[in-house]
Amino acid sequence: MCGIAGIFGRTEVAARLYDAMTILQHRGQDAAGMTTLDGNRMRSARGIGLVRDVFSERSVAGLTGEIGIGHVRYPTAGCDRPDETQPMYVNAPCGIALGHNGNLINSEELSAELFARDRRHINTESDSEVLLNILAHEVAAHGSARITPERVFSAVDGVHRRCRGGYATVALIAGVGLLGFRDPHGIRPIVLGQRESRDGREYIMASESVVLDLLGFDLISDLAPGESALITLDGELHRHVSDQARPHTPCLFEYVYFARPDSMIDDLSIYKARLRMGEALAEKILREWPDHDIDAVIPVPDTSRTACLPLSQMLGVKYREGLIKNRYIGRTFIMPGQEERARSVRRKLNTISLEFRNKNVLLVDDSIVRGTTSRQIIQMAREAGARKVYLASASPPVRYPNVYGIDMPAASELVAAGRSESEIRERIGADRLIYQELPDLEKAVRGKNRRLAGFDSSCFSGRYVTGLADGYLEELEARRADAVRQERRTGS
Ligand SMILES: O=P(O)(O)OC[C@H]1O[C@H](OP(=O)(O)OP(=O)(O)O)[C@H](O)[C@@H]1O
Ligand SMILES: NC(=O)CC[C@H](N)C(=O)O
Ligand SMILES: [Mg+2]
Repeated sequence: MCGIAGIFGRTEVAARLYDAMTILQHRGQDAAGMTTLDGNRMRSARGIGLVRDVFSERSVAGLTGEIGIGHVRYPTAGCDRPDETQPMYVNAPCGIALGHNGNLINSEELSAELFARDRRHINTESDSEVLLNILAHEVAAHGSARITPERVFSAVDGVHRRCRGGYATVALIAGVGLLGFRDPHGIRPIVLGQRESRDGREYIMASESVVLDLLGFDLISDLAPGESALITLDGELHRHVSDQARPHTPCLFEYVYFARPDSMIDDLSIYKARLRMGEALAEKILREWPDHDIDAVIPVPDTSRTACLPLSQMLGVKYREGLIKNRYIGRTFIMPGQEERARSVRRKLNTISLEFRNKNVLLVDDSIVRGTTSRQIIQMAREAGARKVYLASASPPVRYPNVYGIDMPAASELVAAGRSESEIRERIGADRLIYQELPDLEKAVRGKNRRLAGFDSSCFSGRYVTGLADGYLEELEARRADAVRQERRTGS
């Protein structure tokens, strides 16, 4: 997952974009970048690492201009090389810089098409470079005179016609303004906000609403599926919904794991969704295991904490902080290689043994993906003296790859793929394993919302809202499985 933000300001924006990127750091830890527009000049700084490592005070000061975009990256295509960091830039038909969250599922075909038909050269394996070039080609193709908002919107409609997958993007167009757009299914999130300043109205677009809260902007709305918003250089906001828009199905995994609990996505509070996930899971435990012998309920920090508290209350069992997290180690799931992920869990989490000694504990996590975390914490719980170690997951078994911007490309790496719950339990070493049911999860996330058509829950259900070309998943696995990437890195 990546994080994106764009600000149309009335004063310099680089420092605020830096803050926005830091607020979105949980969405991508591999690389960060910013591009600003100062008159007709685009200024850019990008690099590998966390926001605080990539930028210095000096480099931020060099990003002059009152309009800009920023990106934090967690790759789902290509690799972690500096030339694949974002925002990316093209100079024809005018300067365009773009930051992308998501993943295209037809980027190979598009790349070939761009070369053969549109005479555009793609230099990396990044699908975001493909997306940017399709946008640039469509802007060029829709008239030759001045680039009006109508022309930009026709170009984005062209993007929706050609690109398939999940995408939320922010872009700077030289001489035009700040553009944001969302894929036709609304899979990836993006919100639009505004604030009144002494010098006039300012606008922001960002992956999550928490950025608006912290930078002092008011939420206008999420972008709808297939919607674009353009703030032209004269400060006017223009909005347009493409005729390519489809029923709205946002990514369910955002609510389970990715987004911060203090964000709202598509009018749904992530925090409340997670509280309800905990309640639903407690109901299932009470239904299927009324005579349970759990002595303590322990969250796996950080993300599962919100769901864990109501779960313990409903079970009537003590909530205990038995696992302590080192706050200086990032999220392990979004680390690039399996070796690093496995090493990090142990460095990141430690037990408070008195919470485990001679007790039957229920560990609660938001999700079990590769099983890296669960295997290790169950072992740690045993070493700390637990009598029985049970595990509950606030989401169902992750059995299928994600192809819309979350880097789980290979079914073979998912601990639940092709396995029954008892086989998974055995594999991770738990005494009992309880998973949330998918309909319960969807109900918990949706709350009272009747507007959403549903969710992209493909990693749980294997149903992909865009449809997939035959052989796509096999080809993706062959290209992006951990072992394949590791081989490429070491050149062996
Ligand atoms: O089965 P796995 O492959 O281990 O993946 C699932 C785990 O990864 C995530 O935690 P992460 O450490 O990334 O972040 P968190 O601190 O926000 O929970 C998630 O919350 C689970 O704990
Ligand atoms: N996680 C994401 O949103 C990734 C964006 C893009 N596909 C990249 O690999 O850079
Ligand atoms: Mg976790």
